[in-house]
Amino acid sequence: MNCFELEHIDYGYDRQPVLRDISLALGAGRILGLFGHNGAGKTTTIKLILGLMAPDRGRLAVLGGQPGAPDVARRIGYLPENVMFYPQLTGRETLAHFARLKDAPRRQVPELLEQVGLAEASGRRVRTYSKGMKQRLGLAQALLGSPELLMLDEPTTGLDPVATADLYRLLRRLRDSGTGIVLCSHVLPGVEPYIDEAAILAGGRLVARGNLASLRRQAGLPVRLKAQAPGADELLQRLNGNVPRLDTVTRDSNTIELDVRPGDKMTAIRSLMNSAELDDLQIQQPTLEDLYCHFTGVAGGGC
Ligand SMILES: Nc1ncnc2c1ncn2[C@@H]1O[C@H](COP(=O)(O)OP(=O)(O)OP(=O)(O)O)[C@@H](O)[C@H]1O
Repeated sequence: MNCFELEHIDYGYDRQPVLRDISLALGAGRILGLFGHNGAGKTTTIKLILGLMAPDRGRLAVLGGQPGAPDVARRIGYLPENVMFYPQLTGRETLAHFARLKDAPRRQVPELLEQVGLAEASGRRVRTYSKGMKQRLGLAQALLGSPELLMLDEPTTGLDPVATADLYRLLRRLRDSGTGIVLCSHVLPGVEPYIDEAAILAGGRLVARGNLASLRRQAGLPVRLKAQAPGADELLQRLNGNVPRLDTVTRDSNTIELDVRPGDKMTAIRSLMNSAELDDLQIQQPTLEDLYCHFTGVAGGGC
C-alpha cells in the first residue's frame, strides 16, 4: 500500500490556481524530497494530504483511506513550517499534551525527548528554548504515535549543522523501519544523500519527479571531469581526439576541468586513465541543486 497517491490534482485559493494536474505517489519506507521556490505549493500539497482541505479536481488516497478521516489522520505525523507551542509549558508537558491529543502512549514522551536530544532540557519552559530546540520539540511531536507517514515542512529551519545531520540520520532509521517520509524544503544543500526520490514543483506544476539517477538521465546535464597531470596540454589534445563533444574546458598547467555529455563520459574517462601521467581524476555528477535549477529553469522559473 502506498502512503499516498495524488492523481491529477488541481487546487486553488479563492479561484487562484496554485496546483495544477499534480500526480505523485509515495511508497512505504521511502523518503521523498518535495522541492520548489517560495510559494510553489509545497505546503498546499501537504495540507491536501493531511485532509485540511479538499482538491478542486483529481483523486487523493492516503494510507489506503480518505484524507482527514480519523483512522488515517492518527497514522500521520506532521511538523508544520512554523511550529507553535504554549510558552509556559515545559518540553515534557508540551509533549505529554500532544500525546493525549493524539492518543499516543505516554511512555513515548521520554523516549522521543531523548531521541531528539532534549532529555536534559525537558523540564525547562518552552519559552526558554532556542529556535532549534523548538524545532526538535516539533519533530518529537510529529513522531508521537509512530506514524506510518511523516510529513516535515522545512524541518531543518533553525537547526545547526550537527542537529541537521542528526535529523537526517533519524529520518533514515525511520525510513528503514518502513515509515514513508516527505521532506519539504527550499534548502537543497546537504539533503541529497538522504532522499530516495525528489519531486520539483514550479509554477503550480510538478516539473520533475524520480530518483536522482532518473532525474539525471532526464536532464542530460554534463558531467564534470577534473584531471590532474603534469602534461595537461597533451592530455587535452588526446581527449579532443577521442571525445567528440566537449562543452567547456578550463585549465592551468597541471589541471584540466571539462564538462562532457553523459554519453561521452566513459570514453573520456578511459582516455584519461590511459595516460601514464594522470595524477588524479575527479568525476562530478550534476548535483540536486544543478537538477533543481535545470528543471525550474525549463519551467520558466530558474534559480
Ligand atoms: N490561505 C491561503 N489563502 C490564499 N492564498 C494562499 C493561502 N495559502 C497559500 N496561498 C498561496 O498559495 C501559493 C502556494 O503557497 P504554499 O504555502 O503552498 O507554498 P510553499 O511552496 O509551501 O512556499 P514556502 O516555501 O514559502 O513555504 C502561494 O502563492 C501562496 O501565496
